[in-house]
Amino acid sequence: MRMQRMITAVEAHAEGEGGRVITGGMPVLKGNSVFEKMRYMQDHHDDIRLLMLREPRGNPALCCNAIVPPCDPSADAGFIIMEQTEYPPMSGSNAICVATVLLETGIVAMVEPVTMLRLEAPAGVIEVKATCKDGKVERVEFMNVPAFAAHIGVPLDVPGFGTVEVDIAWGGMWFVIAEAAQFGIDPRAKNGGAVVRAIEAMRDAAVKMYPMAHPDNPDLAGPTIGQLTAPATDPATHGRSAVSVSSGVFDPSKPEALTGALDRSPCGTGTCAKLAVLHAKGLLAVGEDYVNAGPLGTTFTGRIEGVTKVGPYDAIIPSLSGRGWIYGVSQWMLDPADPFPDGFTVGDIWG
Ligand SMILES: O=C(O)[C@H]1NCC[C@@H]1O
Repeated sequence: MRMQRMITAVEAHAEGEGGRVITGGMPVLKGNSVFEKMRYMQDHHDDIRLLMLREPRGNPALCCNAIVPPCDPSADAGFIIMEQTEYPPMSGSNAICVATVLLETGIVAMVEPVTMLRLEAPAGVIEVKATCKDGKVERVEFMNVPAFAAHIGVPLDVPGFGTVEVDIAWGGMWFVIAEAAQFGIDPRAKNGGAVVRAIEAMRDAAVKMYPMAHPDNPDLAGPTIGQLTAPATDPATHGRSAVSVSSGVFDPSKPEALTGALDRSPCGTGTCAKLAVLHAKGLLAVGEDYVNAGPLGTTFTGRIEGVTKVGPYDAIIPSLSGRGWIYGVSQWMLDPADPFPDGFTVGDIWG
């Protein structure tokens, strides 16, 4: 048996969102930072992202990560995040999956009751605090990259839905955010199809009307992801949200096609972008917790730890915490004769 690729992955999820973590079988990625390694992978090894995320090995709602040697000497490990249509520079659910896998498999030594570690994401080094007990990571908290709102309450014409008011904010990815009530949708798991269609239409309109580039790295363009928010229904939380992660190319002439999948978690970068919007609106102060419930009712807790500036924008320094679980270890293979070296998508679930 000859294998063109043999990849070992630990299967994990953070508050419901799948974040497969590749621990073996990656080619050497060249670069002087994890951001450069990510770009190298994008240019030379994008087949691995497609192989892992598409059928028959993946599904539209899956994310994947590759553990890579860090370049920053202060970091314990590096990781590259892979999603269906992009390589995000940062991701909350994926950072939680990666930290959980690194510690629970012994790649980084676990210290109980608290392990402090530094992970180099493409967006930069993040400080992670993992609360651990009896060999299990019980909670992962990390300081995210600064988040900021670039547009607050601006009008956006969304074909099929009319003009809605949106916010555009960076939380590690570029988000377009709107109140779900404007679309007449309750952002819960059972309404997933309707939520995804509304968000993908909104995101497509937003990227045309409000194209964004990060002031520190114009390569980080967007909005690439969208979020609908709603008031809390559980008194232990402060709000609800649902995020669609794109899995295809939205075609305005076929708005019924599903070209995204709901983030099963409350979305870490989305929660941080929402914190930045709330702070800009004077609704959330430094030091306040914000418990955000996702479509399954699981929560991430965000907090504004401080304020800073990013280019011309007033920004917040957010922390985020949530829980991750390992649910399997897999050995993925690619036979050189397999007709689908990049996996495949089928319109029934991929749009
Ligand atoms: O938690 C997050 O930030 C993410 N979850 C999947 C999409 C985003 O990367």
